[in-house]
Amino acid sequence: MSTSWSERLAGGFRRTSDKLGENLSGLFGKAALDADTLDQIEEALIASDLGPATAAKIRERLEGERFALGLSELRLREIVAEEVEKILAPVAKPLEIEAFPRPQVILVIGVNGSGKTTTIAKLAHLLKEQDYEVMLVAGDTFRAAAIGQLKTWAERIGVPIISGAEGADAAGLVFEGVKQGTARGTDVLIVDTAGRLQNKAGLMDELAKIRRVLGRLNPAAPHDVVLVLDATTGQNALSQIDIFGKEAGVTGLVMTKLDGTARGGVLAAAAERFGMPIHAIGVGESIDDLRPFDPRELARAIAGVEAIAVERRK
Ligand SMILES: Nc1nc2c(ncn2[C@@H]2O[C@H](COP(=O)(O)OP(=O)(O)OP(=O)(O)O)[C@@H](O)[C@H]2O)c(=O)[nH]1
Repeated sequence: MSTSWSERLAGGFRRTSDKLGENLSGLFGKAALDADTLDQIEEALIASDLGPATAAKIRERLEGERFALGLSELRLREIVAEEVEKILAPVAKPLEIEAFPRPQVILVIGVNGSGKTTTIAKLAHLLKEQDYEVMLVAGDTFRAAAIGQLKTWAERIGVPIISGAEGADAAGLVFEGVKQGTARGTDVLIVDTAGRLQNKAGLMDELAKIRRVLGRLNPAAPHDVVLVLDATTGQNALSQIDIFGKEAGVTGLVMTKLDGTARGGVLAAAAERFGMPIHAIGVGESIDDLRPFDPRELARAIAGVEAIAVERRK
């Protein structure tokens, strides 16, 4: 990956890494890393959304290393990056298109405003660029605006879409999607679903119905259930994994809006607490802004290693 992308990523995570710096300020360069200072560092890491287990591991590392000349900011950030990378590496898992018979059915779930529609568009675009035949299903039929938005994206990207009127039966649209997809040789069917959190039971019923219909056509479908999370909501994103993870049978995550938020550390907390695969991250509003989940790059961006190094070169 090009340097410019690394720099862009560092820029996107600037607020996250700045917050880490703020939380840690005053703790660098101390001659002795006594228990008090270590406590403060650990607290600062937790306040930066990194998650308690990651913070404890970093503390352990610091205890184990000798800092005769005091701990420099860069060194501390490097250690943070190394430990965050260890937490992120096991959950990095790209979405793989491998289902036979086709189409592979990807259900996309997430609360309103999480970036679900945009993520579907970005994913469809990415897969199309890889020469997959993609079709969308506008299964969020509770809001006419959601249907219209997805149709606009489909047109822009140049992929077919199955949609109905507001209030149409989502499971029926999914059925139609699989039928048409099978006939046309579609590789991937991406299904938007309703995102109303205030009515969890209704949402679960809807998903269960979609599953039943899919199961009749292909027992392996849905092949993926992707939960889209808005990183800017921090701890709230974590509780959504908690709520939806098991009940909705989530198989992987996409974290959006990681550009310009100070809550980027939440990626590490999610990985640490749930160990659920993370497929990709959203780093902007345009169609190209879905990036694969690269643990090393992300860990360095979260810790602000690149940002500090660039500053030093100035
Ligand atoms: N900065 C930034 N904005 C994003 C990203 N992903 C989505 N957005 C924006 O977030 C807003 C909500 O995104 P949608 O895709 O409409 O979200 P949704 O979850 O489908 O929400 P509803 O349309 O309300 O159901 C839009 O303004 C998007 O442009 C991202 O990665 N970064």
